[in-house]
Amino acid sequence: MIARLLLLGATGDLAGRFLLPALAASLAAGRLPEGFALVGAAEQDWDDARFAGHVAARLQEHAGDVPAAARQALVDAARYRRVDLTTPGTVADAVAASGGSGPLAVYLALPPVLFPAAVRALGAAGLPPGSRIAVEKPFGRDLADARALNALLAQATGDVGDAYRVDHFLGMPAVATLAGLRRPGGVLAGRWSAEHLARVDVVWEETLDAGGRAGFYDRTGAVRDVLQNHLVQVLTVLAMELPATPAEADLHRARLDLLRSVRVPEVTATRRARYTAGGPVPAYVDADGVDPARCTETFAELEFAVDTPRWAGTRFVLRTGKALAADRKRVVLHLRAPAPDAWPPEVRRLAGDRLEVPLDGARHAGAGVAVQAPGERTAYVAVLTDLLSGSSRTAVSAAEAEEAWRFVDPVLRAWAAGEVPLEEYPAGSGGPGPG
Ligand SMILES: O=P(O)(O)OC[C@H]1O[C@@H](O)[C@H](O)[C@@H](O)[C@@H]1O
Repeated sequence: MIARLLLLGATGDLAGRFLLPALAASLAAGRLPEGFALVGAAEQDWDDARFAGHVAARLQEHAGDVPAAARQALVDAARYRRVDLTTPGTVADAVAASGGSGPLAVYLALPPVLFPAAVRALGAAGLPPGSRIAVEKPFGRDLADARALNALLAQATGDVGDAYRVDHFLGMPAVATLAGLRRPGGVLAGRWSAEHLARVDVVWEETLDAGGRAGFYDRTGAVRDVLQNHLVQVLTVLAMELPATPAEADLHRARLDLLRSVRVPEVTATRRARYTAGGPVPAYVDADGVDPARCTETFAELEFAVDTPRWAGTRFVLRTGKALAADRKRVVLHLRAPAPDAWPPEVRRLAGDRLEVPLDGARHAGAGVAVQAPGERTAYVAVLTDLLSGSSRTAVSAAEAEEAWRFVDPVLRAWAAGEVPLEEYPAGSGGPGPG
Protein backbone atom coordinates (compact mmCIF):
# COMPACT_ATOMS: atom_id res chain seq x y z
CA MET A 1 0.00 0.00 0.00
CA ILE A 2 1.23 3.50 -0.80
CA ALA A 3 2.05 5.26 2.47
CA ARG A 4 2.56 8.86 1.27
CA LEU A 5 -0.08 11.23 -0.07
CA LEU A 6 0.51 14.62 -1.65
CA LEU A 7 -2.74 16.57 -1.70
CA LEU A 8 -2.64 19.40 -4.23
CA GLY A 9 -5.37 21.91 -3.47
CA ALA A 10 -5.25 20.96 0.22
CA THR A 11 -6.80 24.23 1.38
CA GLY A 12 -9.79 23.95 -0.95
CA ASP A 13 -13.39 22.88 -0.59
CA LEU A 14 -13.09 19.27 -1.84
CA ALA A 15 -10.16 18.59 0.50
CA GLY A 16 -11.84 20.24 3.49
CA ARG A 17 -15.28 18.72 3.09
CA PHE A 18 -14.49 15.26 1.78
CA LEU A 19 -10.87 14.19 1.45
CA LEU A 20 -9.51 15.17 4.87
CA PRO A 21 -12.62 13.76 6.65
CA ALA A 22 -12.36 10.55 4.61
CA LEU A 23 -8.66 10.26 5.52
CA ALA A 24 -9.50 10.67 9.22
CA ALA A 25 -12.27 8.06 8.93
CA SER A 26 -9.88 5.70 7.12
CA LEU A 27 -7.29 6.19 9.81
CA ALA A 28 -9.86 5.47 12.54
CA ALA A 29 -10.87 2.28 10.71
CA GLY A 30 -7.24 1.14 10.46
CA ARG A 31 -7.30 1.46 6.67
CA LEU A 32 -4.20 3.66 6.31
CA PRO A 33 -0.78 2.04 6.31
CA GLU A 34 1.67 2.30 9.19
CA GLY A 35 3.70 5.54 9.06
CA PHE A 36 1.23 7.25 6.68
CA ALA A 37 2.48 10.73 5.70
CA LEU A 38 0.32 13.55 4.31
CA VAL A 39 1.69 16.60 2.57
CA GLY A 40 -0.84 19.32 1.87
CA ALA A 41 0.08 21.76 -0.86
CA ALA A 42 -1.60 24.89 -2.18
CA GLU A 43 -0.80 28.41 -3.25
CA GLN A 44 -1.22 29.98 0.20
CA ASP A 45 1.96 30.98 1.95
CA TRP A 46 1.31 28.82 5.01
CA ASP A 47 3.58 26.81 7.31
CA ASP A 48 3.02 23.37 8.87
CA ALA A 49 1.40 24.82 11.99
CA ARG A 50 -1.10 26.92 10.04
CA PHE A 51 -2.04 23.92 7.91
CA ALA A 52 -2.36 21.70 10.98
CA GLY A 53 -4.81 24.25 12.43
CA HIS A 54 -6.74 24.21 9.16
CA VAL A 55 -6.92 20.40 9.08
CA ALA A 56 -8.07 20.28 12.71
CA ALA A 57 -10.80 22.87 12.00
CA ARG A 58 -12.09 21.10 8.88
CA LEU A 59 -12.18 17.77 10.72
CA GLN A 60 -14.02 19.36 13.61
CA GLU A 61 -16.59 20.69 11.15
CA HIS A 62 -16.97 17.74 8.78
CA ALA A 63 -15.75 14.70 10.70
CA GLY A 64 -16.97 15.40 14.23
CA ASP A 65 -18.13 11.77 14.48
CA VAL A 66 -14.61 10.40 13.91
CA PRO A 67 -12.82 9.68 17.23
CA ALA A 68 -10.68 12.61 18.38
CA ALA A 69 -7.54 10.44 18.56
CA ALA A 70 -7.79 9.57 14.84
CA ARG A 71 -8.41 13.19 13.92
CA GLN A 72 -5.37 14.24 15.95
CA ALA A 73 -3.25 11.50 14.37
CA LEU A 74 -4.07 12.89 10.92
CA VAL A 75 -3.25 16.44 12.06
CA ASP A 76 0.09 15.11 13.39
CA ALA A 77 0.84 13.31 10.11
CA ALA A 78 0.29 16.48 8.04
CA ARG A 79 2.98 18.72 6.57
CA TYR A 80 2.50 21.69 4.27
CA ARG A 81 4.30 23.12 1.24
CA ARG A 82 3.42 26.18 -0.78
CA VAL A 83 3.30 25.34 -4.48
CA ASP A 84 3.10 27.42 -7.63
CA LEU A 85 2.15 25.13 -10.50
CA THR A 86 3.99 27.34 -13.00
CA THR A 87 7.22 26.81 -11.05
CA PRO A 88 7.85 23.04 -11.20
CA GLY A 89 10.58 23.36 -8.56
CA THR A 90 7.94 24.09 -5.92
CA VAL A 91 6.10 20.90 -6.86
CA ALA A 92 9.32 18.89 -6.74
CA ASP A 93 9.88 20.29 -3.26
CA ALA A 94 6.38 19.19 -2.19
CA VAL A 95 7.05 15.69 -3.64
CA ALA A 96 10.28 15.50 -1.62
CA ALA A 97 8.60 16.80 1.56
CA SER A 98 6.74 13.54 2.16
CA GLY A 99 10.08 11.85 2.88
CA GLY A 100 11.08 8.30 2.01
CA SER A 101 11.63 6.88 -1.44
CA GLY A 102 8.63 4.60 -1.88
CA PRO A 103 5.74 5.31 -4.26
CA LEU A 104 3.70 8.43 -3.77
CA ALA A 105 0.00 9.07 -4.36
CA VAL A 106 -0.81 12.55 -5.60
CA TYR A 107 -4.40 13.81 -5.49
CA LEU A 108 -5.33 16.73 -7.73
CA ALA A 109 -8.07 18.36 -5.66
CA LEU A 110 -7.87 21.33 -7.99
CA PRO A 111 -10.08 23.27 -10.39
CA PRO A 112 -10.01 21.33 -13.69
CA VAL A 113 -8.28 24.17 -15.56
CA LEU A 114 -5.21 23.49 -13.41
CA PHE A 115 -5.00 19.72 -14.16
CA PRO A 116 -2.64 20.06 -17.17
CA ALA A 117 -0.23 22.39 -15.34
CA ALA A 118 -0.22 20.13 -12.29
CA VAL A 119 0.41 16.97 -14.32
CA ARG A 120 3.23 18.65 -16.25
CA ALA A 121 4.85 19.84 -13.02
CA LEU A 122 4.61 16.34 -11.52
CA GLY A 123 6.17 14.88 -14.68
CA ALA A 124 9.01 17.35 -14.41
CA ALA A 125 9.46 16.65 -10.69
CA GLY A 126 9.73 12.92 -11.40
CA LEU A 127 7.72 10.49 -9.31
CA PRO A 128 9.09 7.29 -7.75
CA PRO A 129 8.14 3.97 -9.39
CA GLY A 130 4.65 2.74 -8.43
CA SER A 131 3.31 6.26 -7.86
CA ARG A 132 -0.25 7.20 -8.82
CA ILE A 133 -1.88 10.48 -9.79
CA ALA A 134 -5.57 10.88 -8.90
CA VAL A 135 -7.48 13.31 -11.12
CA GLU A 136 -10.95 14.59 -10.22
CA LYS A 137 -13.74 15.28 -12.66
CA PRO A 138 -14.69 16.76 -15.04
CA PHE A 139 -11.99 14.93 -16.96
CA GLY A 140 -11.42 17.42 -19.79
CA ARG A 141 -13.95 19.80 -21.31
CA ASP A 142 -14.64 17.60 -24.33
CA LEU A 143 -13.27 14.56 -26.13
CA ALA A 144 -10.22 16.33 -27.56
CA ASP A 145 -9.36 17.79 -24.19
CA ALA A 146 -9.78 14.42 -22.44
CA ARG A 147 -7.40 12.85 -24.99
CA ALA A 148 -4.84 15.59 -24.38
CA LEU A 149 -5.09 15.09 -20.61
CA ASN A 150 -4.70 11.32 -21.01
CA ALA A 151 -1.57 11.90 -23.09
CA LEU A 152 -0.11 14.23 -20.47
CA LEU A 153 -0.85 11.72 -17.71
CA ALA A 154 0.80 8.93 -19.70
CA GLN A 155 3.91 11.09 -20.10
CA ALA A 156 3.98 12.06 -16.42
CA THR A 157 3.43 8.57 -15.02
CA GLY A 158 5.12 6.74 -17.89
CA ASP A 159 6.46 3.44 -16.72
CA VAL A 160 6.65 4.53 -13.08
CA GLY A 161 3.02 4.31 -12.15
CA ASP A 162 -0.47 5.12 -13.32
CA ALA A 163 -3.32 7.57 -13.38
CA TYR A 164 -6.43 7.21 -11.31
CA ARG A 165 -9.44 9.04 -12.78
CA VAL A 166 -11.71 9.49 -9.78
CA ASP A 167 -15.46 9.17 -9.90
CA HIS A 168 -16.68 9.07 -6.32
CA PHE A 169 -20.11 7.83 -7.41
CA LEU A 170 -18.44 4.48 -8.14
CA GLY A 171 -17.61 4.32 -4.43
CA MET A 172 -21.11 5.10 -3.20
CA PRO A 173 -22.68 2.25 -1.21
CA ALA A 174 -25.98 2.82 -3.03
CA VAL A 175 -24.32 2.19 -6.38
CA ALA A 176 -22.96 -1.10 -5.07
CA THR A 177 -26.45 -1.99 -3.88
CA LEU A 178 -27.78 -1.21 -7.32
CA ALA A 179 -25.20 -3.46 -8.90
CA GLY A 180 -26.31 -6.23 -6.55
CA LEU A 181 -29.95 -6.16 -7.71
CA ARG A 182 -29.13 -7.79 -11.03
CA ARG A 183 -26.49 -10.27 -9.89
CA PRO A 184 -27.42 -13.90 -9.65
CA GLY A 185 -29.63 -14.13 -6.58
CA GLY A 186 -30.55 -10.41 -6.74
CA VAL A 187 -34.20 -9.30 -6.80
CA LEU A 188 -34.00 -8.49 -10.49
CA ALA A 189 -31.72 -11.27 -11.67
CA GLY A 190 -33.14 -12.73 -14.84
CA ARG A 191 -35.29 -9.66 -15.42
CA TRP A 192 -32.55 -7.24 -16.34
CA SER A 193 -33.30 -6.61 -19.96
CA ALA A 194 -35.47 -4.76 -22.46
CA GLU A 195 -37.99 -7.54 -22.24
CA HIS A 196 -38.81 -6.47 -18.68
CA LEU A 197 -37.66 -2.83 -18.45
CA ALA A 198 -39.23 -0.24 -20.75
CA ARG A 199 -37.18 2.65 -19.53
CA VAL A 200 -34.41 3.39 -17.03
CA ASP A 201 -33.95 6.89 -15.56
CA VAL A 202 -30.84 7.92 -13.66
CA VAL A 203 -31.90 11.04 -11.78
CA TRP A 204 -29.77 13.40 -9.69
CA GLU A 205 -31.90 16.42 -8.83
CA GLU A 206 -30.63 18.74 -6.14
CA THR A 207 -32.28 21.50 -4.10
CA LEU A 208 -28.84 23.09 -3.77
CA ASP A 209 -28.36 26.07 -6.08
CA ALA A 210 -25.10 27.07 -7.74
CA GLY A 211 -24.74 29.84 -5.10
CA GLY A 212 -21.19 30.26 -3.81
CA ARG A 213 -19.77 27.92 -6.47
CA ALA A 214 -21.24 29.89 -9.37
CA GLY A 215 -17.84 31.11 -10.57
CA PHE A 216 -16.70 27.50 -11.02
CA TYR A 217 -20.07 26.20 -12.08
CA ASP A 218 -20.53 28.74 -14.86
CA ARG A 219 -17.52 27.26 -16.68
CA THR A 220 -18.81 23.75 -16.08
CA GLY A 221 -22.60 23.40 -16.23
CA ALA A 222 -24.84 20.47 -15.36
CA VAL A 223 -23.53 18.15 -18.07
CA ARG A 224 -19.84 18.47 -17.23
CA ASP A 225 -20.40 18.74 -13.47
CA VAL A 226 -22.56 15.65 -12.95
CA LEU A 227 -24.12 14.06 -16.04
CA GLN A 228 -21.12 13.24 -18.25
CA ASN A 229 -19.23 11.61 -15.39
CA HIS A 230 -21.29 10.62 -12.33
CA LEU A 231 -24.51 9.67 -14.12
CA VAL A 232 -22.69 7.99 -16.99
CA GLN A 233 -20.81 5.86 -14.46
CA VAL A 234 -24.07 4.83 -12.78
CA LEU A 235 -25.31 3.93 -16.24
CA THR A 236 -22.32 1.66 -16.84
CA VAL A 237 -22.91 -0.14 -13.55
CA LEU A 238 -26.57 -0.63 -14.47
CA ALA A 239 -26.33 -1.55 -18.11
CA MET A 240 -23.01 -3.34 -18.69
CA GLU A 241 -22.84 -7.07 -19.18
CA LEU A 242 -21.57 -8.68 -15.99
CA PRO A 243 -17.77 -8.99 -16.19
CA ALA A 244 -16.46 -12.41 -17.15
CA THR A 245 -14.42 -12.70 -13.95
CA PRO A 246 -13.95 -10.57 -10.81
CA ALA A 247 -10.61 -9.30 -12.20
CA GLU A 248 -10.35 -5.52 -12.55
CA ALA A 249 -9.33 -5.81 -16.20
CA ASP A 250 -12.61 -7.60 -16.95
CA LEU A 251 -14.61 -4.99 -15.04
CA HIS A 252 -13.06 -2.19 -17.10
CA ARG A 253 -13.59 -4.15 -20.33
CA ALA A 254 -17.29 -4.60 -19.48
CA ARG A 255 -17.71 -0.90 -18.66
CA LEU A 256 -15.92 0.14 -21.85
CA ASP A 257 -18.01 -2.22 -24.01
CA LEU A 258 -21.17 -0.67 -22.59
CA LEU A 259 -19.96 2.89 -23.19
CA ARG A 260 -19.16 1.95 -26.78
CA SER A 261 -22.77 0.79 -27.22
CA VAL A 262 -24.36 4.05 -26.14
CA ARG A 263 -25.98 5.68 -29.15
CA VAL A 264 -25.40 9.43 -29.59
CA PRO A 265 -28.64 11.07 -28.39
CA GLU A 266 -30.86 12.68 -31.02
CA VAL A 267 -30.66 16.43 -30.50
CA THR A 268 -34.43 16.49 -30.04
CA ALA A 269 -34.08 14.02 -27.16
CA THR A 270 -31.97 16.45 -25.13
CA ARG A 271 -33.03 19.34 -22.88
CA ARG A 272 -31.16 22.14 -21.22
CA ALA A 273 -32.44 24.80 -18.86
CA ARG A 274 -31.32 27.29 -16.26
CA TYR A 275 -33.12 28.55 -13.18
CA THR A 276 -34.67 31.95 -12.73
CA ALA A 277 -35.39 33.57 -9.35
CA GLY A 278 -37.58 31.54 -7.02
CA GLY A 279 -38.28 31.95 -3.28
CA PRO A 280 -35.12 33.14 -1.56
CA VAL A 281 -32.88 32.03 -4.45
CA PRO A 282 -31.83 34.73 -6.93
CA ALA A 283 -31.75 33.92 -10.63
CA TYR A 284 -28.71 31.91 -11.72
CA VAL A 285 -27.63 34.73 -14.04
CA ASP A 286 -27.47 37.10 -11.05
CA ALA A 287 -25.10 34.89 -9.03
CA ASP A 288 -21.53 36.13 -8.55
CA GLY A 289 -19.20 35.00 -11.32
CA VAL A 290 -21.89 34.14 -13.88
CA ASP A 291 -21.62 35.43 -17.43
CA PRO A 292 -25.15 35.11 -18.87
CA ALA A 293 -23.71 35.04 -22.39
CA ARG A 294 -22.16 31.63 -21.67
CA CYS A 295 -25.68 30.19 -21.51
CA THR A 296 -24.56 27.65 -18.91
CA GLU A 297 -27.22 25.05 -18.16
CA THR A 298 -28.17 24.27 -14.55
CA PHE A 299 -30.45 21.43 -15.70
CA ALA A 300 -29.76 18.81 -18.35
CA GLU A 301 -31.55 15.75 -19.67
CA LEU A 302 -30.38 13.27 -22.30
CA GLU A 303 -32.35 10.33 -23.62
CA PHE A 304 -30.76 7.64 -25.76
CA ALA A 305 -30.66 3.99 -26.69
CA VAL A 306 -28.04 1.41 -25.81
CA ASP A 307 -27.20 -0.80 -28.76
CA THR A 308 -26.76 -4.18 -27.16
CA PRO A 309 -28.98 -7.24 -27.56
CA ARG A 310 -29.97 -6.94 -23.90
CA TRP A 311 -31.24 -3.37 -24.22
CA ALA A 312 -32.84 -3.25 -27.66
CA GLY A 313 -36.07 -1.34 -27.00
CA THR A 314 -35.26 0.19 -23.60
CA ARG A 315 -34.95 3.99 -23.34
CA PHE A 316 -32.30 5.38 -21.03
CA VAL A 317 -32.63 8.87 -19.54
CA LEU A 318 -29.98 10.75 -17.56
CA ARG A 319 -31.23 13.88 -15.78
CA THR A 320 -29.67 16.31 -13.32
CA GLY A 321 -30.30 19.84 -12.12
CA LYS A 322 -29.71 22.40 -9.38
CA ALA A 323 -32.16 24.56 -7.39
CA LEU A 324 -35.01 22.09 -7.83
CA ALA A 325 -38.00 21.48 -5.55
CA ALA A 326 -36.70 18.29 -3.97
CA ASP A 327 -33.59 16.18 -3.63
CA ARG A 328 -34.49 13.29 -5.90
CA LYS A 329 -31.44 11.12 -6.41
CA ARG A 330 -32.42 7.75 -7.68
CA VAL A 331 -32.63 5.21 -10.43
CA VAL A 332 -36.17 4.67 -11.67
CA LEU A 333 -36.84 1.34 -13.38
CA HIS A 334 -40.02 1.41 -15.45
CA LEU A 335 -41.23 -2.17 -15.52
CA ARG A 336 -43.03 -3.44 -18.57
CA ALA A 337 -46.56 -4.56 -17.87
CA PRO A 338 -45.75 -7.94 -16.37
CA ALA A 339 -47.46 -11.20 -16.76
CA PRO A 340 -48.98 -11.93 -13.32
CA ASP A 341 -46.08 -14.00 -12.13
CA ALA A 342 -43.30 -12.33 -14.10
CA TRP A 343 -42.12 -10.33 -11.08
CA PRO A 344 -41.38 -11.51 -7.57
CA PRO A 345 -44.37 -10.63 -5.33
CA GLU A 346 -42.38 -8.08 -3.29
CA VAL A 347 -41.50 -6.09 -6.41
CA ARG A 348 -45.10 -6.08 -7.62
CA ARG A 349 -46.47 -5.11 -4.23
CA LEU A 350 -44.06 -2.29 -3.47
CA ALA A 351 -43.35 -0.84 -6.83
CA GLY A 352 -46.44 -0.93 -9.01
CA ASP A 353 -45.00 -0.38 -12.44
CA ARG A 354 -41.89 1.36 -11.14
CA LEU A 355 -39.01 0.38 -8.94
CA GLU A 356 -37.14 3.33 -7.49
CA VAL A 357 -33.69 2.76 -6.08
CA PRO A 358 -32.31 5.70 -4.11
CA LEU A 359 -28.78 6.81 -4.80
CA ASP A 360 -28.43 8.79 -1.58
CA GLY A 361 -28.96 8.31 2.11
CA ALA A 362 -30.55 5.52 4.04
CA ARG A 363 -33.94 4.81 2.64
CA HIS A 364 -35.93 1.79 1.79
CA ALA A 365 -36.13 1.25 -1.91
CA GLY A 366 -38.84 -1.31 -1.63
CA ALA A 367 -38.47 -4.91 -2.69
CA GLY A 368 -36.27 -5.55 0.32
CA VAL A 369 -33.59 -3.19 -0.94
CA ALA A 370 -32.07 -1.35 2.00
CA VAL A 371 -29.48 1.23 1.04
CA GLN A 372 -26.74 2.32 3.42
CA ALA A 373 -25.76 5.83 4.41
CA PRO A 374 -23.98 8.18 4.42
CA GLY A 375 -22.88 8.15 0.82
CA GLU A 376 -20.37 10.91 0.40
CA ARG A 377 -17.72 10.24 2.97
CA THR A 378 -18.00 6.48 2.50
CA ALA A 379 -17.49 7.06 -1.21
CA TYR A 380 -14.30 9.02 -0.65
CA VAL A 381 -13.02 6.43 1.84
CA ALA A 382 -13.43 3.87 -0.96
CA VAL A 383 -11.71 6.18 -3.45
CA LEU A 384 -8.73 6.82 -1.16
CA THR A 385 -8.44 3.15 -0.18
CA ASP A 386 -8.39 2.16 -3.86
CA LEU A 387 -5.90 4.88 -4.72
CA LEU A 388 -3.46 3.85 -1.99
CA SER A 389 -3.89 0.10 -2.41
CA GLY A 390 -3.48 0.11 -6.20
CA SER A 391 -7.04 -0.93 -7.03
CA SER A 392 -8.96 0.77 -9.85
CA ARG A 393 -12.55 -0.24 -9.05
CA THR A 394 -13.64 3.33 -8.28
CA ALA A 395 -11.55 4.72 -11.14
CA VAL A 396 -12.27 5.24 -14.81
CA SER A 397 -9.74 4.01 -17.37
CA ALA A 398 -8.28 6.30 -20.05
CA ALA A 399 -10.40 4.64 -22.72
CA GLU A 400 -13.57 4.83 -20.62
CA ALA A 401 -12.98 8.53 -19.94
CA GLU A 402 -12.72 9.21 -23.69
CA GLU A 403 -15.65 6.98 -24.61
CA ALA A 404 -17.87 8.80 -22.10
CA TRP A 405 -17.24 11.98 -24.12
CA ARG A 406 -17.94 10.37 -27.50
CA PHE A 407 -21.72 10.47 -27.07
CA VAL A 408 -21.88 13.68 -24.99
CA ASP A 409 -19.64 15.87 -27.14
CA PRO A 410 -22.10 16.08 -30.10
CA VAL A 411 -24.85 17.17 -27.68
CA LEU A 412 -22.75 19.98 -26.23
CA ARG A 413 -21.77 21.10 -29.73
CA ALA A 414 -25.41 21.17 -30.82
CA TRP A 415 -26.30 23.18 -27.72
CA ALA A 416 -23.44 25.63 -28.32
CA ALA A 417 -24.73 26.07 -31.87
CA GLY A 418 -28.13 27.00 -30.48
CA GLU A 419 -29.90 23.93 -31.87
CA VAL A 420 -31.71 23.30 -28.59
CA PRO A 421 -33.42 26.19 -26.76
CA LEU A 422 -32.18 27.03 -23.27
CA GLU A 423 -35.38 26.67 -21.25
CA GLU A 424 -36.04 28.30 -17.88
CA TYR A 425 -37.49 27.11 -14.57
CA PRO A 426 -38.05 29.00 -11.33
CA ALA A 427 -35.68 27.99 -8.52
CA GLY A 428 -37.53 25.66 -6.17
CA SER A 429 -39.76 24.27 -8.90
CA GLY A 430 -39.81 20.80 -10.42
CA GLY A 431 -37.68 21.95 -13.36
CA PRO A 432 -38.69 22.97 -16.85
CA GLY A 433 -42.22 21.78 -17.61
CA PRO A 434 -43.00 18.82 -19.81
CA GLY A 435 -41.04 19.09 -23.05
O1 LIG B 1 -23.74 14.40 -3.14
P1 LIG B 1 -22.29 14.35 -3.54
O2 LIG B 1 -21.61 13.08 -3.21
O3 LIG B 1 -21.55 15.57 -3.07
O4 LIG B 1 -22.25 14.38 -5.13
C1 LIG B 1 -22.93 15.39 -5.86
C2 LIG B 1 -21.96 16.48 -6.24
O5 LIG B 1 -20.99 15.90 -7.09
C3 LIG B 1 -19.97 16.80 -7.41
O6 LIG B 1 -19.00 16.15 -8.17
C4 LIG B 1 -20.55 17.96 -8.19
O7 LIG B 1 -19.52 18.89 -8.48
C5 LIG B 1 -21.62 18.66 -7.35
O8 LIG B 1 -22.24 19.72 -8.08
C6 LIG B 1 -22.66 17.65 -6.90
O9 LIG B 1 -23.51 18.30 -5.98
